Amino acid sequence: MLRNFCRGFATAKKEKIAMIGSGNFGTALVRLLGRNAKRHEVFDDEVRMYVYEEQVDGKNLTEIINTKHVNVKYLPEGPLPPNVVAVPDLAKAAEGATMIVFCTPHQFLKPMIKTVKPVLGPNYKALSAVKGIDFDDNGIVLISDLIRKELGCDTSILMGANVANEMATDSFCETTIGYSDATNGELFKLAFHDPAFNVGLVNDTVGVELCGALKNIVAIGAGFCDGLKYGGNTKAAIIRIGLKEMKKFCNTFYKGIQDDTFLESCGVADLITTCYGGRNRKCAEAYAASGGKKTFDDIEREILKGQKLQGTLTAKEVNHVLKMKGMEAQFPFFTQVYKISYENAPVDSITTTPYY
Ligand SMILES: NC(=O)c1ccc[n+]([C@@H]2O[C@H](COP(=O)([O-])OP(=O)(O)OC[C@H]3O[C@@H](n4cnc5c(N)ncnc54)[C@H](O)[C@@H]3O)[C@@H](O)[C@H]2O)c1
Ligand SMILES: O=P(O)(O)OC[C@H](O)CO
Repeated sequence: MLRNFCRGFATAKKEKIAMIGSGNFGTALVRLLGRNAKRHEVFDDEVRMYVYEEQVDGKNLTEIINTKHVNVKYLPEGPLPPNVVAVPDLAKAAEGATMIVFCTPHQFLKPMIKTVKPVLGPNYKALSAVKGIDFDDNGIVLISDLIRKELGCDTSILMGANVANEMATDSFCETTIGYSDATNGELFKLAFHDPAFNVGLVNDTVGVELCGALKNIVAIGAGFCDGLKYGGNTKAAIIRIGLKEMKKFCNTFYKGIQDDTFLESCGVADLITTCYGGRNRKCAEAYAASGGKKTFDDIEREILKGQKLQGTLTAKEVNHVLKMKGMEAQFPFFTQVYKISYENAPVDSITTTPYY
């Protein structure tokens, strides 16, 4: 299938890929994009990566990336192919791109979409690897809807059990691309698929995206359990309760999400890896272990060193929507994670709250 697909594209104009984001995961993904841009005729060799410029040891991070071919700040273990070019100017990074990939912490995304719009190439399509949600006066707004609305293009979603630090050493993992347009889904699969990164395709963009966003709230709950030194049975219970609420949230607010999506890498597999090896878990563990003495902001700064925590913010955004709809009581787990994170509720209420 992929071979025929490449043949079909061989005579067409080459697809030009840009990565908007250069944090921990953005860098892990651009390694694959760089490799595949070289591997497949259909892609232009050069992959530009937008870097939010900063100084590292007195030098611009872009300069270090472009000379040493490694993002020393956000993914030091993962060398980058030299055809990945770091660009500090967002419009220049996106100029002429026909495949635009967004992978930034979700709180920074909105203004970036506006900036790239006027410079994109012909027939562009987007993919979002951003985990989070937004909201307006009517309720939830998907991150991909922000992109679709602003860019007016088809937008695929990539979410999966993909802890970036593990990807940096090419340990095998899987991911899920949710697509609406099958041709674009295949094209993005070709751009990311690698022996160490098996891409599954699912015709369910909303299910894939919400799984990726909501699992970060569950990871915070799992981290609280670890900080309180609870055992595996307790964490498994929290993961199960969290998964049920993820599914209920999806089916309450959206129609047509497939049950099978929860069994893909973006569903149960991402939930497992994030609740054992992720940053959200780690920060929530530290919060619980500090006995409420440290704030999440302090912990994010101390532990993540510039990387960004998404789960607490997502818990707040989900809570905003639930409050607006008068539905907090129907989602007691999400509500409790929010109350512990933002309203000083005792951390052990993560297990004493009646969830049934
Ligand atoms: N890290 C992972 O293992 C992982 C895995 C899967 C998905 N994700 C998701 O990928 C998305 C991106 O996460 P990440 O890990 O690549 O990033 P990260 O958490 O490492 O974030 C840091 C990035 O944000 C940039 N930044 C800081 N302040 C900024 C500002 N004011 N404006 C714009 N950019 C700014 C930094 O320069 C850096 O590139 C998130 O939604 C995350 O949930 C992460
Ligand atoms: O490190 P986290 O908690 O942001 O989670 C990492 C990824 O989302 C796992 O796929």
